[in-house]
Amino acid sequence: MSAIEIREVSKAFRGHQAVDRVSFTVEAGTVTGFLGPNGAGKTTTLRCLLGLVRPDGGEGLVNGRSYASLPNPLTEVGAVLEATNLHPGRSGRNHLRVMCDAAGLPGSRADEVLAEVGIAEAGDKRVGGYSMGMRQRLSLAGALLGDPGVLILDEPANGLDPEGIEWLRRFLRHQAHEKGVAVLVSSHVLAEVEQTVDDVVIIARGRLVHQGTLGEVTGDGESLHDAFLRLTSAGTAAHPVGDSK
Ligand SMILES: Nc1ncnc2c1ncn2[C@@H]1O[C@H](COP(=O)(O)OP(=O)(O)OP(=O)(O)O)[C@@H](O)[C@H]1O
Repeated sequence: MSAIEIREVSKAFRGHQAVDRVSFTVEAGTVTGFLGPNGAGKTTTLRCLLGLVRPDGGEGLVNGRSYASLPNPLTEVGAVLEATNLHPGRSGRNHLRVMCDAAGLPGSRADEVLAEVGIAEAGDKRVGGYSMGMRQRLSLAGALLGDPGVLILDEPANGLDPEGIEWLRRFLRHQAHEKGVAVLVSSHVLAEVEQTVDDVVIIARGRLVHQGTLGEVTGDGESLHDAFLRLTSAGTAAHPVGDSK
């Protein structure tokens, strides 16, 4: 069983087919880059997987179950979809403790995950004073609270400086390769993705255009950037709903 399985997921918004029968899998112990041009349907796919949007067809499964049917979701899947709604007046530690309380996790997890994402010293500081990169790390810390075996991250490199990006790369690879976590990460920073991921899933205009190992995409010495442009450039028109071509 795959850690994540997207099965024929479709979603239209007001006649626009945002996601069109997309299927792919993510295995434990790998980092999978989820790539596509702006508006390709990445976030919508992830939202369908996490039960935040109801797909018109198909389903997304985590450890073989729909997100809604997971008995204790935080311990199975950690997700950061966008800069989380962080209360500016609360400290980073309190933000995480509130999450611990809601999920029935010990409050001590807050300090553990703050250390894990490298902002332990900022735990007492109000989130309103956090930089963008620190907010990203705090959101990531929230996803780690339940020590999940699946991590789903939408553009986690946003707002990180070069040092932060380097840290994120090592962090994601450690999660997958040392802890056996299945990591699905969307990104536009292809040069960085190329140094981070084991597998890639590429979608364009709501449709899957490639799933495979990084080596398969960049096999002939092509950069991921060039392969991405080649794979995503065929046609530019959006597909109306019901178009089955
Ligand atoms: N709630 C919504 N209502 C209407 N249209 C939506 C909604 N969410 C997404 N869309 C549309 O669905 C399409 C796919 O959007 P989505 O955010 O999934 O793409 P994306 O690949 O994540 O893009 P980006 O890389 O720019 O974040 C876009 O055309 C977007 O405008």
